[in-house]
Amino acid sequence: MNGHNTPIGIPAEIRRRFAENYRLATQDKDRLFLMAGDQKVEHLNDDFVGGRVATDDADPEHLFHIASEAPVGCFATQLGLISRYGMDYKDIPYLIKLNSKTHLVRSEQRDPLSLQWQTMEQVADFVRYSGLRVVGVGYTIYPGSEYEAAMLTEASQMIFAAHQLGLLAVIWAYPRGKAVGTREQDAHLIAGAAGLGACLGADFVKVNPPLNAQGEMEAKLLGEAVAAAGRTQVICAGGKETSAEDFLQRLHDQIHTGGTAGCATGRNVHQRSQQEAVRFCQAIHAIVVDNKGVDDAVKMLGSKT
Ligand SMILES: O=P(O)(O)OC[C@H]1O[C@](O)(COP(=O)(O)O)[C@@H](O)[C@@H]1O
Repeated sequence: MNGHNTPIGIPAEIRRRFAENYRLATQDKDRLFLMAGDQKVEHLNDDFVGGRVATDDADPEHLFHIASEAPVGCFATQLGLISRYGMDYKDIPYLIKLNSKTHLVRSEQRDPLSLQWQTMEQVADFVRYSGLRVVGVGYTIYPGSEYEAAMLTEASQMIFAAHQLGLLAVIWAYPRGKAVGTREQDAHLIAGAAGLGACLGADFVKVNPPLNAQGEMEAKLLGEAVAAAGRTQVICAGGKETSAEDFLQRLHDQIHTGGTAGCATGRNVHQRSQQEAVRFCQAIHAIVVDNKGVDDAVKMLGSKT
């Protein structure tokens, strides 16, 4: 952990708590493996049943079961879900996702607006009374939405308050809305969103991986976003399920070619059965935290996954 990871302006005794939460979340390697479990709101039940989705995923407890057995740096989901399962999964490092919206209203119909659910005072009370290992909070902004001002204001207030509580702040930065149109995965726009995350004071900013002119993911296109984010570290969303090998290769390239500092993966983890999901997380951990190569990570998958 370098000296630039703890923001200035935090009381001394809180700096120690922040540093501890940062070390816990980044597993002492300055790399964040975030397991994203907020899709029960963002995609309702579309991500949890049907197709090749493991039947385990129908029950929200599957998310907690995975996070309790897998080497994730933190598990991000809504406070309400944590309040219903946390008593049985006390060892998971949690990141409370403070705003969410469903995908029922398409961004072609209305620009996205996702507002904060709990206040930071309520988060502070929850941390105090639950005794759970809450390491941070998260918030999604949609730069380009006609409602961006409301989300940017909420996000900046959340981040300031989080740091004053010794909590990490992760921003999901997804350019979206009529002003963005089909440019959601444009590398330059994603770099702008990453830089916006830095201006908000986020510790990590999560972006969708940029696509090249042929619509393919190209890790080196992440370079502009990583530079634009400066001391705020960039991580990529996992996207729809792909083969384990393809996912791990893409992740390795994002880190070693693109310069990202980890990953934030949801469907590619929780749509697998418990055993496969834990093994897959061990392979992700090998790449993100242990800096292993793709071949070593793939070997950890054992039989087909
Ligand atoms: O708004 P979108 O693009 O549908 O995706 C939002 C979802 O994608 C994520 O950012 C990452 O999840 P995946 O790894 O499953 O893509 C989730 O945290 C979030 O719920």
